[in-house]
Amino acid sequence: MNQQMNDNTVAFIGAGNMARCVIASMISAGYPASNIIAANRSQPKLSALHADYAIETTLDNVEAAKKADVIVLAVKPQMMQDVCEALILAAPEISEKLFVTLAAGIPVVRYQQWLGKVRFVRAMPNTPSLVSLGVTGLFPSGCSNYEKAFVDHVFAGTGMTVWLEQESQIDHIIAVTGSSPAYFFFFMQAMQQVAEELGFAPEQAKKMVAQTALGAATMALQSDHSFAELRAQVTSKGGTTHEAVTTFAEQGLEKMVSDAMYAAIKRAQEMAKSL
Ligand SMILES: NC(=O)C1=CN([C@@H]2O[C@H](COP(=O)(O)OP(=O)(O)OC[C@H]3O[C@@H](n4cnc5c(N)ncnc54)[C@H](OP(=O)(O)O)[C@@H]3O)[C@@H](O)[C@H]2O)C=CC1
Ligand SMILES: O=C(O)[C@@H]1CCC=N1
Repeated sequence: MNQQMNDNTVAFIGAGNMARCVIASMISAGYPASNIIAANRSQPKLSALHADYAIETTLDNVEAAKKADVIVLAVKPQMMQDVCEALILAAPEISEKLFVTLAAGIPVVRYQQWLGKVRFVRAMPNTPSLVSLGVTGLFPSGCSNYEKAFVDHVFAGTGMTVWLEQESQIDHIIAVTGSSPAYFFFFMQAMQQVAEELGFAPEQAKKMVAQTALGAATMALQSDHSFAELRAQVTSKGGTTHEAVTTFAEQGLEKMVSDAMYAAIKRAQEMAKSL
């Protein structure tokens, strides 16, 4: 790898939602577009990425992998074995490069069966990386300190990086940050529905709910108070919030959240056994 970090070429194999989010975050953090390549099995997403970020694109995974210093595997878990085996068959020399995978539910040991004993980082970003407000969990396997620093540099633009000491923690961070944007979107969707029932126009309802979520998250990040204390600040004795929050508690919000997060972890563990 090049000693100037931004001189390294990063190739994304698979150019879907998550690849776009990470590419967007790299570009907005100043990574040169000329050193990013995206490969995809079909053209439309490549054309959109080229139009939006002026990166190089190709329909040929092998071409992208050969040009790269770092190969980011960004296909769905179910496609991963075929993609890895096809790459290494066509270009065995790429096993010397650093690999990063975004996939949930595939342990390092499985990649080693498909690719050989490559140097590896498992990354678990989330979609708010698109606006540089994401969180990325990172687990290294066999890479140098410089390679870890490089991967940190690449994912720093997603918002926040968290290095994990054990691979099992990747499944945990999936539940906490990888999948969780969807929990918040679900909650906001439910709130928007009620706002519309109450007569607010859909666009206005969406904006009001999202602005409130942004305000609450920003307050939490800027404050030393716990979530419980911030909640107490809204909750006047005998007032409206108390009624709403009591309804959530009586209907089992905390258990529901806990069950959902453990279900995500269980699914990641099942995938690890089946893929
Ligand atoms: N979405 C998320 O929030 C997160 C996803 N991840 C992980 O990221 C990975 C990608 O997920 P996501 O981006 O959501 O999925 P997408 O379906 O949006 O993207 C997958 C992309 O891979 C392409 N693809 C499929 N097969 C091949 C192939 N053989 N060669 C080249 N490209 C191929 C697809 O092409 P086509 O356009 O033709 O379908 C598609 O563009 C997954 O492994 C997932 O676990 C990790 C964290 C969060
Ligand atoms: O749903 C999934 O499996 C992927 C991993 C985390 C977010 N999306």
